[in-house]
Amino acid sequence: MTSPLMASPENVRRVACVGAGVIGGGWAAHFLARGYDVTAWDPAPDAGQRLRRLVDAAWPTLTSLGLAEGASADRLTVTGALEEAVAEAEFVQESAPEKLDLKRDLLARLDAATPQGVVIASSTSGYPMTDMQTKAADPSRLVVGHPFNPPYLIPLVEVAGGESTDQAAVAWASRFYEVAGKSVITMDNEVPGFIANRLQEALWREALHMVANGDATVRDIDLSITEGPGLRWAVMGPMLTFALAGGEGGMAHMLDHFGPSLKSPWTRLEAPELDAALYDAVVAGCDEAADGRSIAELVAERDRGVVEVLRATGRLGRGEGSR
Ligand SMILES: NC(=O)C1=CN([C@@H]2O[C@H](COP(=O)(O)OP(=O)(O)OC[C@H]3O[C@@H](n4cnc5c(N)ncnc54)[C@H](O)[C@@H]3O)[C@@H](O)[C@H]2O)C=CC1
Ligand SMILES: C[N+](C)(C)CC(=O)CC(=O)[O-]
Repeated sequence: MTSPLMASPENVRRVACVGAGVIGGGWAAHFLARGYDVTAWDPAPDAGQRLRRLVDAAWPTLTSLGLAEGASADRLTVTGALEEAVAEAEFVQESAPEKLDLKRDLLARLDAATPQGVVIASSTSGYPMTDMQTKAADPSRLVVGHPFNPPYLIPLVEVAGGESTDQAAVAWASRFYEVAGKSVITMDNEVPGFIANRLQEALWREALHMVANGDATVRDIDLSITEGPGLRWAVMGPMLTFALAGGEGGMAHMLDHFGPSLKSPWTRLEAPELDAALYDAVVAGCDEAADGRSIAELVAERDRGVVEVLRATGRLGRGEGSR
């Protein structure tokens, strides 16, 4: 870092949200609910009203989930100038439109206006920070903090630095998001789209291909997920879910059994070679994720979770069954 990091992640009191649309507004609601003071700036003339509407609409949900001590929607200040929004900020979350030139200019402007030693994060859905930090005088404090919509409900944030980012800023941001109640993946490799969007995008592109090709309707696509794998994914990730497809043999048996399907034309994406290194990494990763739980325990856990998801979404007890 060009300057030492200012506040410790645990001591941050004031956050600036720059860009206050769907995501910036969602971030503002999240930070307010977690008890922070929030200053926001957005160039749109109606942005202040939109932002307050979004926060007011989210507040009953956030209240039902439990607010941090002292949390209040009244601790939101909408400023008339970007410089004012960040002047006293101890963390800045940028959520402006996904346009590379705009992000480059805005991050440079934020860097110039934000007190030294304060970390600035971008909500970008996919630009590597290396591509966005090119115009900033101090790129060392710029990180990606990629949220999921709505940021006040979906826990995940993916954190990654660029080539000119100081690793201390990446670590600081990861810790700050954790303190602020998020679930964090800190990435070592700066891959475009990060992790979750690459996975979503693979599914999304295949879905578009299937619709374009007449293989499936839009309804088929949605149903295939909400009535199928999506239920399990709310409980367990795709790796551990497939480990259970291997029965008592877990992921190793699943790979032995279905590994050859990687050569089948099941997707337009090219499959990687299932060589020994990939095989071992996937099996070992599943063992680690199981964390001592047996396959039988994992199956029971998955089943309980899926029942809860079905119950929560009003989808239990359908059908007639045998009479
Ligand atoms: N919508 C989504 O599901 C997700 C979006 N993101 C990312 O969040 C960022 C914002 O996206 P959304 O909130 O969806 O867009 P949005 O269109 O809802 O909001 C963008 C806001 O930025 C404001 N703005 C325009 N020019 C600006 C500037 N120069 N400086 C500051 N603010 C400016 C606009 O007035 C608008 O209120 C993007 O980088 C996007 O990729 C990340 C995760 C999910
Ligand atoms: C559609 N999107 C690429 C903007 C989605 C995201 O970036 C994350 C999300 O909320 O799914």
